[in-house]
Amino acid sequence: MIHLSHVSKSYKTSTRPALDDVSMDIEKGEFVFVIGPSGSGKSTFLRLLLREELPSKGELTVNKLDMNRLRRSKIPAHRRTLGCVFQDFRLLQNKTVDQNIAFALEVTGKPRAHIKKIVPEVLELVGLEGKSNRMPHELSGGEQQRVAIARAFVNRPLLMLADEPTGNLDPDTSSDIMLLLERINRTGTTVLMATHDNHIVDSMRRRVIELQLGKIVRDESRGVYGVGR
Ligand SMILES: Nc1ncnc2c1ncn2[C@@H]1O[C@H](COP(=O)(O)OP(=O)(O)OP(=O)(O)O)[C@@H](O)[C@H]1O
Repeated sequence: MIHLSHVSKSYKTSTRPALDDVSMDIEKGEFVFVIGPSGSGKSTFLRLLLREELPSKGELTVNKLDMNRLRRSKIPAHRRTLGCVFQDFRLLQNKTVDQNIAFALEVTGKPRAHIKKIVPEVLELVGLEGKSNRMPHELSGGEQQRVAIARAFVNRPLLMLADEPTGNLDPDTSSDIMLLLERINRTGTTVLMATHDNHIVDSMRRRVIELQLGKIVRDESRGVYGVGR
């Protein structure tokens, strides 16, 4: 699903590489936490997968596509195979819950009848049936994140990228969001989540990849947040 071989990424204005000789494989259906202190390279890693940045060195394959060879015209199709969720939800503020989700289907050219059928189904999946006509500002943070997850999932992505999805949520709401991501993972979607949330990582015991100064310092199949911390 994801293959990195000796990948480095250096930004022009930075003295040290943001990612430094990183190699790993992530298989279809895995649930992986990417952890590490601020500046360790987590966001850079996600940006490479989205093809927002190119590696400076090394091989990177995402869903069988070689990111170094991917033509510019093929980037949108590649991104449509990925679902993204962020700390700050990033909903369209002038659209209802329904419209936010429908929009993700419209931009991929899905027929109206399909959209009408799928939107309520995905709202039910995330536990928001009955809130379809609300505006984002009329929802709690946890509910907004559910909408964001529904929107990311509605096109059935092969890979779900979550960048600090619980960063703005209280512990109980965070646990609910994790249950939802687990449920999505059980449908076969690979989930890759960058996080600083030690409680979540410790309670889920999934694969943990730890970065420090752009290098992998730990890759454990049923890891915790901090060894001896
Ligand atoms: N666009 C950029 N231009 C120059 N340097 C950058 C850029 N983006 C990131 N960096 C640098 O690359 C390194 C890794 O940053 P990155 O954002 O990937 O870390 P991170 O682990 O996601 O941090 P955080 O947890 O704070 O989001 C840092 O030293 C950062 O300053």
